Amino acid sequence: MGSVEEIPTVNISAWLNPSSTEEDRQNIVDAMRHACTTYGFLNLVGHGVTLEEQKQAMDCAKLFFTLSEEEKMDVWIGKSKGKSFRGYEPPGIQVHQEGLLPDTKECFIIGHEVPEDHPDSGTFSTGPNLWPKSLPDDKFRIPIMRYQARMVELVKVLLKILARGLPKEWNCPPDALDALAENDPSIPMRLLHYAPQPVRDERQFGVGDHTDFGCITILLQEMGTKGLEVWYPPTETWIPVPPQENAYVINIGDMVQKYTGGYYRSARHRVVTFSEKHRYSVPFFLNGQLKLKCTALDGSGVETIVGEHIRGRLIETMGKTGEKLK
Ligand SMILES: O=C(O)CCC(=O)C(=O)O
Ligand SMILES: [Fe+2]
Repeated sequence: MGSVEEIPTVNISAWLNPSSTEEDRQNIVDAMRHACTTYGFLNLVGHGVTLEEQKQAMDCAKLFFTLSEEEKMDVWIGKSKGKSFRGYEPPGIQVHQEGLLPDTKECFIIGHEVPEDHPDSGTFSTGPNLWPKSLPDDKFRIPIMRYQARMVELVKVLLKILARGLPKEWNCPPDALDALAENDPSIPMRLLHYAPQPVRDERQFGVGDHTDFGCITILLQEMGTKGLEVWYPPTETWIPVPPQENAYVINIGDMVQKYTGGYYRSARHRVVTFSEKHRYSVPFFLNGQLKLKCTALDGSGVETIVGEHIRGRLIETMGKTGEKLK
């Protein structure tokens, strides 16, 4: 097999158009199935999210990282309630593989807004968000929450398309994957900043080689940057995934891989830090409904509780910061 230069692009505009034919819809299902079984990665176009909405999210990321060290530490993840796991994660915390240095990335995590007095508040990935005092609501909190809601809508569409792409012999109904996004699922969104890394060290990455822990990731990358790469086993090469105008990178996470008995691939990927330039990105993660027990749809009987898998992976990779999750 020759080397692969890029991941596939899937256009879902016909899926979102009520007057499309069945054939148009089936073509989208087939394209998505091919991308997710072969690569676990794709560029998504025709998704309906406007450039203005994308820009607002990226602007929020850039705005957050104009804050001083003190302002960022005021919303430090260690201050979030119990195991709710949100707020600011400084650079140099997460380690994905033995032998790698901690990621250079710094990030701000925004989850589903759960009130302080909710009975589940403080359980894993559940609780109130931390909001920086110096950022006005209309410039930060409101647009970010609006964008997150938009991502929830989009991810529900992707679950429908993926469900229809499952093997016929499994006899799955069209709503087979819907439960992952029901009952206030865990939906952390990360505003990410990668500082320049002028000196190359082969153990150092923006984000080291990893798979995403949840169900589906919808990633917005800043145009004009580079660094994201996905591992492609057939050729044993890293395929660059550069940002494309008006396209999202979609990738399958561990939970969908587990739920589908490995049919859809949770692909390894990493961010090679750009040497001179800052890089911003905004991934939205559908972690899933935390209490849901997923029995693999391939009939193998393997069971995974969504929240337990994700919490475990964070404890393994987050060092001291992850201890609060135990
Ligand atoms: O910033 C990126 O482009 C990807 C980040 C990533 O892979 C992650 O946060 O899981
Ligand atoms: Fe990732």
